[in-house]
Amino acid sequence: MESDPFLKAKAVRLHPSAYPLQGDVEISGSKSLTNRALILAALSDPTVLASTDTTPFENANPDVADRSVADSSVADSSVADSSVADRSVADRSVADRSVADSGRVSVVHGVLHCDDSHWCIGALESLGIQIGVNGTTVTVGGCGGRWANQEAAVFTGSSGTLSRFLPPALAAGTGTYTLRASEQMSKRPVGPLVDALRALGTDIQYLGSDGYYPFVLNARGFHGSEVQVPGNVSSQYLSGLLMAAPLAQSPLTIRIENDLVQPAYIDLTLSLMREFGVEVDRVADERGIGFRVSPQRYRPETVTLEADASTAGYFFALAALTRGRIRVVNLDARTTQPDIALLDVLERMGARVVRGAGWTEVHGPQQLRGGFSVSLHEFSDQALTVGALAVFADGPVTVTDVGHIRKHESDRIAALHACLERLGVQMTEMEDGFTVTPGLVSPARLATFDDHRVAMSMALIGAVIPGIELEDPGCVSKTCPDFFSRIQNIGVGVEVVERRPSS
Ligand SMILES: O=C(O)C1=C[C@@H](OP(=O)(O)O)[C@@H](O)[C@H](O)C1
Ligand SMILES: C=C(OP(=O)(O)O)C(=O)O
Repeated sequence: MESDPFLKAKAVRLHPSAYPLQGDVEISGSKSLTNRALILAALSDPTVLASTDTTPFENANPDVADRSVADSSVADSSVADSSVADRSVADRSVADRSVADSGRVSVVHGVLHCDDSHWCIGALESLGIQIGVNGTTVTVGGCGGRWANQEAAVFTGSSGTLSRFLPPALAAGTGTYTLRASEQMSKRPVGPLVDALRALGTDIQYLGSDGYYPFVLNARGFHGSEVQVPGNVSSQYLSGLLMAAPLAQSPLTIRIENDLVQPAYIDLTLSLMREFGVEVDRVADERGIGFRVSPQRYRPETVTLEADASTAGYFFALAALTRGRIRVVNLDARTTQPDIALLDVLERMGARVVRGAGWTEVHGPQQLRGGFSVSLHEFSDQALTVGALAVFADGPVTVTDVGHIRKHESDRIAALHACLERLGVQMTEMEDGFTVTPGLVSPARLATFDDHRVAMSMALIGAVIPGIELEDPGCVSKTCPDFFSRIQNIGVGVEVVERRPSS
C-alpha cells in the first residue's frame, strides 16, 4: 500500500478552496465491520461448510506483494515517541507464507487498510491464523476457536475494537496469552470486560494498573450460564462477549448492567455473526435486557463489507460547510452503521441530503443553522464533527449524552475544548457534552491529541478558515490513512509545513 505523503509530517497547513467543494468520493470499508469480520472469520470452523462458494486456502490468491501490516511487535510500544511508533505501518514480508491445511476459508471483500485493521491482522497472525491479503480482499483460515498458538504475545495497538473483541475470543478457548496495547490504548478501560471474563472462569493477571492493558490471560473456556457487563463505558465489551459466546460448551446469557452506549454497534455485531452462521436470542424479562447464545460454530463465509459511515461523515460535513455538493458513491443511507445519523443533524442544520440507491449526497446550505441541542448517545464518533460544524452555525449547538467519549482515543470533549479555545471559539464543557457558541475564528496551530477524529474534525475547520495548522496529521492512519490526500483531491489545499527529522 502506497503511504500517504502527509502521514509522516510533523504539521500540515490547510488552505480552503476558493469554490464550494464538489465531487464524488468512494470511501474505504468500515473499520467496525473490518475488525469484526476478520475476528469472526478467524473463529470460523474450517470443518463447517460455507453457505457460499468459499474456496480452500490453496486456491485463494493472496498477492503477497500487496501486503503491509502493522508491526505488531511488542517492542514497538516502548519506543520513545510512542504516539508515532505505535502506529507505524511497517511492511512485513510474507513471501515464505505456508499454506493452511485443507480446511475451508473465509473471504472478506472491502477490508479497510488502516492501523486498526493491520493491528487486527497482526494479532490474529500471532495466534497462528493464516491470512492472505490481495488489495481489499482478505482470506482467513479459521481456527474454530482452537487457536494454533496456545502461548502467544499479542499486541492490539490503539484499536478499541480489537482490544475489547479479542480477549473474550481467547478466553473461550484454551492457552496463555500476554496481551499488550499501545500506550494510548493502555489508558482506556478494559476492567469491566476483564471482570466479566473472570466471572466466566478466566484467570487474568494485570501486568500494570488494574483495569487496563497489559495483562496475562489464562484461557480455560467459559464456565457458567450467565454474565453481566456494563454498557455505559463502551459497547465493545458486550460485542466482544457476544462474538465469543457461541464457542462456549453450554448456553450463555449476557446481561447489560446499565445504559448501553451506541447500541447500534451491537446490532452490527449480531448481523455479522448471523452472516457467519450464528443466531443470538434477545432476552427481556424482569431482570432486564440481554442476549442468550447457545453453543454454535461459525462457518467460513464470503462477505462484502460496507463503506465506513464514520469516515463518510467528514465528507458530508465538508459539503455542508462549503455550500458544496459531495456524493459518497458507495454508501447507502439505509446502512445500519450508527454514524449515518449525522445526516439527520446536517438536515437540521439546513443541508439537503439526497439518499440514492447505494449512494448518498449532501448539498450545503447558504448558512448552517444552529440554536438546538442534540443527543449523540447513539453515534458519538460524530460528536467532534458536529462540534466543528457548530463553529459555523447561526446559533449555539449543544451536544449531549457523550460522556463516554472522554475515554476514547483522547478525552474528546476536553480535546475539542482545547482546540476551539486556541481558535478563539467559545465552548462550554459539561461532564457528558458541550455547547459551541459560534464566533470569529482565529487561525492557529492545533494539537491533535493522537486522535484521528480530532485531526479530521479540525481539518473541517481548516477547509473553511485560512491558516489552520494541524500537528501530527499522521494520527488519521488509525482509520483513514489517506484522509489528507482525499480532501486535497476534492479541493482543500494541504501543505506540509514541518517534517519529522526522519521523513
Ligand atoms: O464496536 C465498534 O465498532 C465501535 C464501538 C464504539 O465504541 P464505544 O462503544 O466504546 O464507544 C465506537 O465509538 C467505535 O468507534 C467503534
Ligand atoms: C472510538 C473509536 O475507536 P475505537 O474505540 O475502535 O478505538 C473511534 O474510531 O472513534
